Amino acid sequence: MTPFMNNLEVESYLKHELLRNTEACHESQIDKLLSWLCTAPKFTTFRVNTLVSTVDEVCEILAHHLYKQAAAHGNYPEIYNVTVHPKLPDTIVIGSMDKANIRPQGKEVIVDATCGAAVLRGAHVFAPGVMGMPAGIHCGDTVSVFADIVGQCKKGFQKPYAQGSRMFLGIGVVRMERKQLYAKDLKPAGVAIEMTATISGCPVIGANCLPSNLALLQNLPSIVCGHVLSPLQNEIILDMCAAPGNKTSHLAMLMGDQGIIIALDKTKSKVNNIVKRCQQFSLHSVHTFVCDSTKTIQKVADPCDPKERHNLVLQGPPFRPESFDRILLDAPCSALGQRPQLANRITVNQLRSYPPLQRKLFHSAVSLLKPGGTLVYSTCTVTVDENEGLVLWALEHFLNLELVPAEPLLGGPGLRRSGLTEEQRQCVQKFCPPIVGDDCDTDTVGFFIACFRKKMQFL
Ligand SMILES: C[S@@+](CC[C@H](N)C(=O)[O-])C[C@H]1O[C@@H](n2cnc3c(N)ncnc32)[C@H](O)[C@@H]1O
Repeated sequence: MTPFMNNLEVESYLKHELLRNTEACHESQIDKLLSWLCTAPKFTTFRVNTLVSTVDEVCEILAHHLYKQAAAHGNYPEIYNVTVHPKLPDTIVIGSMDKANIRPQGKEVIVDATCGAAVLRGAHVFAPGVMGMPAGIHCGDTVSVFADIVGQCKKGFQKPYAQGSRMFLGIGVVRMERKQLYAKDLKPAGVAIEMTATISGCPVIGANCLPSNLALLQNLPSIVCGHVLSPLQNEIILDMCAAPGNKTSHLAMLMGDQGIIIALDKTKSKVNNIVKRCQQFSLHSVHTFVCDSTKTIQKVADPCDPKERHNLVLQGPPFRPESFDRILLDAPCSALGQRPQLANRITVNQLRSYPPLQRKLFHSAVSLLKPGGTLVYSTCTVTVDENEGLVLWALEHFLNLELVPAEPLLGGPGLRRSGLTEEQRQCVQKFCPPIVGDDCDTDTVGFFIACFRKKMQFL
């Protein structure tokens, strides 16, 4: 099985792209990549709000919660390994259990592929994701949950779904019945099936596992990204594509909530999510604006007193060139690194649309960065054009930029023969096969991080 089982055009695009760029990359490695993308990472990571708690305290709360939950589900004594990451002092890692032997029980419920992927990462089933549920299921019943991996299941479907079209995910207890899910004019929300065990063995993380201001469920490479940017107290930071604000909130915590973070996103409803994320953690240093970040530069800018920089950026976009000490460009991307990919419907045209947008955003970033400043570019995808290709292009076009090691380096190097020199490959970090392993740094989502410094003086 591959995530592109219904999308051979994209699969062959990816194969062609990786093979063209890396003669050393054999087809078998690409198959390995595709099957890696189909499975869920074996580790769950939380980033702790270090402004209000310590990682040890949160570790203890999580471990206690998971122990109690396992006992309530009759899985006693089941103990998850909850530890602090050895190199990321604000990160908690929870290993999975071996649950490969779980078998279907009770009637079958079908959820859509997006919901199915979330379930394999440890989520409960939320009402909008439930596609098919047979009649006669009642609250409290134990059911088997399957994902629709062909995208053909109609909302409200009642019959058993064809074998080859579904994938078994795990077992759960029904909390919403058909009448609550499918009644006319109803937009149901909330948990429809409380998962008790999934084949991925990830801990099931419900809303009640922690007080919401203590920590955030976040993929490990996304946490690394904040540490690579490494913002300092009282600096002026720009987060160009910030919604829903997960990395923004990390940056604010790293700065002790002292300084200015300008968080932009082009969609208003998404900017509202950044605001909610900052309220969740009571952050005051973040200032949000709805804005197309390709159009953020003030055309005619009079010279200004550097002391005025604070007041000027707070007025919002457009900004004067060289306004920011550090910039995060967590770019919109094809998101192929999001594991597990159960059914991917991206088209080749969509894949091709990302690099031009990423370059436009990068142009703005370079202009807005002050000399000596740091720019971190990241994506949650695995294509060469959006990652190593972007770095190559940037180094060719911006002679005032230098590539610096994206430390702390937890991922592997950039792809061989992608055009990057050996030294440049070692500066970036890529979370993706062929570097795979059984630890939390390698068995994670696909991701890419590059770090640039703007030269102080460019002659
Ligand atoms: C990868 S997501 C960002 C995730 C975010 N950094 C986080 O960690 O929570 C990319 C975001 O870029 C936004 N976006 C896309 N094009 C944009 C543009 N031209 N200007 C600003 N934001 C844009 C999307 O709305 C999306 O929210």
